[in-house]
Order: sequence, then C-alpha cells, then structure tokens
Amino acid sequence: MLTTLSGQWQPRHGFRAALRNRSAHGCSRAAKLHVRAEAASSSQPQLVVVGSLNADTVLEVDRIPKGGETMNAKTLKTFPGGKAPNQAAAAGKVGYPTVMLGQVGTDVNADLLRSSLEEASVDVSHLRAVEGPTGSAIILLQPSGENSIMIVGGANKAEWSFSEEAQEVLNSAGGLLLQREIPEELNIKVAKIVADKGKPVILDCGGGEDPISEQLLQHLTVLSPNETELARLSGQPTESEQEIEAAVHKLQGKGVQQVLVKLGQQGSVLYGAADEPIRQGIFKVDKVVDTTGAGDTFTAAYAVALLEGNSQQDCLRFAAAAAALCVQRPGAMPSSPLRDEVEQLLKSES
Ligand SMILES: Nc1ncnc2c1ncn2[C@@H]1O[C@H](COP(=O)(O)OP(=O)(O)OP(=O)(O)O)[C@@H](O)[C@H]1O
Repeated sequence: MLTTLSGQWQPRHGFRAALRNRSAHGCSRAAKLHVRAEAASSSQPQLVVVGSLNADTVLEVDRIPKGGETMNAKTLKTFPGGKAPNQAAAAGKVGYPTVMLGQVGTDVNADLLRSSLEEASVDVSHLRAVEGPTGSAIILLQPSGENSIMIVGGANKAEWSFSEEAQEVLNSAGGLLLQREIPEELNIKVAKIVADKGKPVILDCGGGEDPISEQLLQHLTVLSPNETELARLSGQPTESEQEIEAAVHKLQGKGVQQVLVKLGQQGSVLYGAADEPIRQGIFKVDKVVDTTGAGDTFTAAYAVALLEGNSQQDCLRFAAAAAALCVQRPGAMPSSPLRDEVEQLLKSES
C-alpha cells in the first residue's frame, strides 16, 4: 500500500497483541462524551501546526527503468503530503481553527498544497513562499507494491524564517502540533515560544529517526510515538506493557510530561496525565481500507479535543473515533473525517 512520504513502513510488533484484552474498548464505554460542539468558533485560540509540506508524485510503472532506458508509466498522480499538512487538515476538518506554518516553493505543487489545506479549512495565509520547488517526492510504484523514491527537499530545506505575522501567530497560539520532519532546532524554537506561554505543545514522533534532544523534550506537554518509535527513542524494547511503561519512564526522566503511545489496533495509552495510565481501545470497523494517516488523524484529533478543554479520556476517545473513520477510507489527507461524522460515531457507540 502506498503511504505518503511521512508514513511509516517499519514492521509493527509486540505489545499490541498483549494489550488486546486489557484496553478499555471505545465502543463499550457507557458515559457520554462531552466533546464540545461549538468548535468552529473563531474565538478559540488557533491550533498552530509547524512542519514540512510535500507533494508526492506517484508513477505506476511495470519496473524500474535501467540506466539510459526510456519507459512509459501507467499513471501519474500527485498528492498533497507530509505529516504536518495531514495533521493540519485533520484538525481543520473537525472544525477547529487551525493554521499551518511552513515553507512552499513557487511551483504548481505549492498551489496544490495551499488549495488542499484551504479545502480542509486550514489557514494557509502565513505559509512562506521560497523561490524554487516545493518539497516533493517522486515515487515509482511497481506492481509488487514496492516503492522507489527520490526526494526533493525544496522549500523545506531552504533556510527557514518566520514573518512578524507568523511570530504573532505563534505568540497567540492556543496550542502547537509538531512532527519530526523539520530540523530539531526549528521545533525547539517554536515549542519554546508556545510552551513559555503555558500552552500545550504536542510532538508526533513520526517523520524522523534521530534521538530527540532533551531541550525539545522539556518544552513538550505530550510526546506521541507509536510503539516502534518509542522503542527507537528510548533505546528499549516495547514488546510488553511493562517494557512500554519502562520506555515511557525513561523519556519522562528526560523532561517530557506526558507520553501518548499509539498502538494501532490495540488503541492507545496515555502516561503521565494521571496517577494511572489512561487506556483507550479502538472503535471497531467493518472494513479497514487504508491505515495511512491514522496516526496523523489520531494526534490531530487528540490535540483539538485537548484545546477544547475535554477530559483526557474524552480526548483519547475523540481521537480514536476520528482515526477509526480514517482507516475506512483511502489516502492520507482526504481520509480524515468531518466533525459531524466523528460526533455521530461517538453518539452511536456511547
Ligand atoms: N484497524 C483499525 N481500526 C480502528 N482504529 C484503528 C485501526 N488502526 C489504527 N486505529 C486507530 O488509529 C490510532 C493510530 O494508529 P497507529 O497506532 O497505527 O498510529 P501510527 O503508527 O502513528 O500510524 P501511521 O500509520 O499513520 O503512522 C490507533 O491508536 C487507533 O485508535
């Protein structure tokens, strides 16, 4: 299955199966969820998403051409991508005022990213245009499903700067959502601005494999890895609940307050928000079509519910419902749900 550039291809392992019988299943929870419906109000302080923007151009080919060979591709399609745009779109689509900060080029892919985000109700007015190409990936997709990928860093790799207006957006943010696709020092810089104002900073661990600096960890309210990322970041195994807890404690020892571990079909667990871990199961779906973007939708929906002032359990439940809707549709950005759809699912399962 094709994922966006920022999707994870690593094999998933371990703890998910062990948790199966333990996690509180989203569908069985009796208490009503009070995710606030007045989400679209522009009086709410914005969720700011900072990260890289990519256009993924996918060519379906029979095989990879040899050196000097010319071949026909069967199809060519270009999709908006990158974890940050996926997450911004997911937040915008559930009706929360969301602004995307990042850099695009001056090519047609910049227009694609802008229009896709605008369609998802994301404010793109502070995206910085840098002469040259937008960050892109050329993906040769073979019938076996194997991808060969060339990346053009483009505007994402150009020197970053924030306009005065963009700085103001950060200063007045209600919360900040980050990923690991931009240089760490940029994440530290923007995280510090928002954390110093006492607002939540959430880091989705997808998009980068390097260790996370303690400087960044200390500015975070919530660190959100899946179990593979948690294993890599902690340098410890995450095959069992005990191992996951030990890995989480190791990261907490470096300064991060809360760790929200995403466990695929086994749901999620939030550590550090209460005395005991808070568990959330999945909303069972009839047919999983494409899990691409489930993690992005989950993290973004969690951030929205948090900024709307819901309890941690309700934030997790809202996120699980949004992600369950996402996995039933193909693609990344287009597969995240609208607010009404999430609320309907929550209502039907309460
Ligand atoms: N098959 C599924 N059915 C219902 N919900 C699912 C399913 N798979 C994942 N989810 C929901 O999506 C959330 C995030 O998924 P996952 O743990 O796979 O994130 P991730 O590894 O970051 O994802 P991604 O593949 O997008 O990088 C899970 O915690 C769960 O709530």
